Amino acid sequence: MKIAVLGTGYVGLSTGVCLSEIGHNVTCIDINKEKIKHLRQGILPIYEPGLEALLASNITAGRLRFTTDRKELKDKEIIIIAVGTPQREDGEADLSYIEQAAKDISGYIAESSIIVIKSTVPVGTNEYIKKTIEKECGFSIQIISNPEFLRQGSAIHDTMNADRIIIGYENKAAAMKLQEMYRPLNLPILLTSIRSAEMIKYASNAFLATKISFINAMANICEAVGANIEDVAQGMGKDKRIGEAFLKPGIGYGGSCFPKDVEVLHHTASLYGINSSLLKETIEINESQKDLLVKKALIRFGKLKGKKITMLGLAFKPDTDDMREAPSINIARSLTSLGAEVVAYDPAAMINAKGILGDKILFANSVDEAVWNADALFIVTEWQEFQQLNLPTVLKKMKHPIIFDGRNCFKEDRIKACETIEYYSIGRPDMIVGIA
Ligand SMILES: NC(=O)c1ccc[n+]([C@@H]2O[C@H](COP(=O)([O-])OP(=O)(O)OC[C@H]3O[C@@H](n4cnc5c(N)ncnc54)[C@H](O)[C@@H]3O)[C@@H](O)[C@H]2O)c1
Ligand SMILES: O=c1ccn([C@@H]2O[C@H](COP(=O)(O)OP(=O)(O)O[C@H]3O[C@H](CO)[C@@H](O)[C@H](O)[C@H]3O)[C@@H](O)[C@H]2O)c(=O)[nH]1
Repeated sequence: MKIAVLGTGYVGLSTGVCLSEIGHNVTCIDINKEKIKHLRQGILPIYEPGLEALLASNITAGRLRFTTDRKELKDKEIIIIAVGTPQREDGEADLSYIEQAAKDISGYIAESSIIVIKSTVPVGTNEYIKKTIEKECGFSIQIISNPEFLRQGSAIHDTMNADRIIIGYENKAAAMKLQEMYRPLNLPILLTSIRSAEMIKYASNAFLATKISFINAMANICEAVGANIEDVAQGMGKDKRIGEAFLKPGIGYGGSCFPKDVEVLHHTASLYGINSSLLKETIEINESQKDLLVKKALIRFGKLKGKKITMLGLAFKPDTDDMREAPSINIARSLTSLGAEVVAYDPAAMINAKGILGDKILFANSVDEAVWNADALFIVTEWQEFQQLNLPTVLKKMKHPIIFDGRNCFKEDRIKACETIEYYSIGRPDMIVGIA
């Protein structure tokens, strides 16, 4: 099939590459000339494991092309819109990019083209975008809501092995065409109304975010009563009705999706006069989790002025370079406002982090360089590299062997194996080894 994908961000690019991998003829279009220039050369604008190899092989096979030229839309059977829908200051979704994309394509689409909205958009937006395009192009079009559920860091795997594909439609023939596009993936497909499809995306993200805030709330109780949240989460997760996924306690969820989507859903509910205090609580718990490590350090040190604090991890999660809504930003800002000197290291997010925190903190080129002479080490993102650290070696390089672990990277036996360590984590008893 001849497919165009508008937007070559985390979603558009992963989608375009995967659709070409399953045999479709895909043209990816973006307004960012620099991005398109690099993509044509096989250079990725983002860090996403596995994407570069697939990008190269599909460009070589002639199934994947990149352009800024909208004239390329003319012969496309399916046009997928995957541009950003960030959050506005007032809590609403910023639809300006998708509105612009709708206007951009209007002059080039054929009556037979099916417009597929993959961007996450508030309920009713597909209908609004359909009207916007129809007003511009002067004929009626078919629109499909096809929300995306991939996670950054595992985008290829998630696209190729999605738990489900949601197709929100009003025209059966258009829905069947999209089913045909996805057929090679052999995945479960759920057909719904357009509004239900839009709502499925927000409800899914809100549920997962609430699950995280729930386990974080339990972690805080565990700390108070002397229980261990890791055991509690494992015990809960074994119940199939609860499930083991998304029960990892920590310093809060970040990224470009959960924070914005829960806020937008909360806002939508309030527009309709619906009580959504559950979502408000999810957001508030998440905000307070981001302060936990600094609070623990303040209890331990009294004050942080003049202390050298190392932060390992900056990205909002491992295996991505994305800093959007990363808890590391709040932590770094709190530490520096309290007078601490912060040195950070991240395997992939340093360039993006420098753009946000460059004037506040220092950046090291390796773990060794970052931890040297530190008064304390904060673990902020659970990169594999950090989970596999040789703790005794790291601790020897520090001024004081003190770790505040925001992602519970180390099990009890690894802490006990250290000669001297003070180890503070989330929802687990503090551990002090070898210090009188
Ligand atoms: N990032 C994720 O993991 C993820 C997962 C599921 C859903 N989503 C949703 O998917 C959408 C895209 O997210 P993202 O993270 O990929 O965004 P992104 O910011 O990484 O990329 C958006 C891209 O769209 C391009 N763009 C903007 N206007 C355009 C236009 N008129 N024509 C062509 N290109 C245009 C931008 O230049 C940019 O390259 C959002 O609605 C998001 O909520 C994101
Ligand atoms: O048990 C957990 C799981 C995740 N997180 C945090 O939650 C955030 C989001 O993680 P994850 O869901 O793995 O990454 P995203 O790439 O943001 O993916 C989410 O957001 C996407 C955009 O909507 C959806 O497509 C995905 O289905 C949804 O998982 C990160 O900060 C994680 O550290 C936890 O704290 N505990």
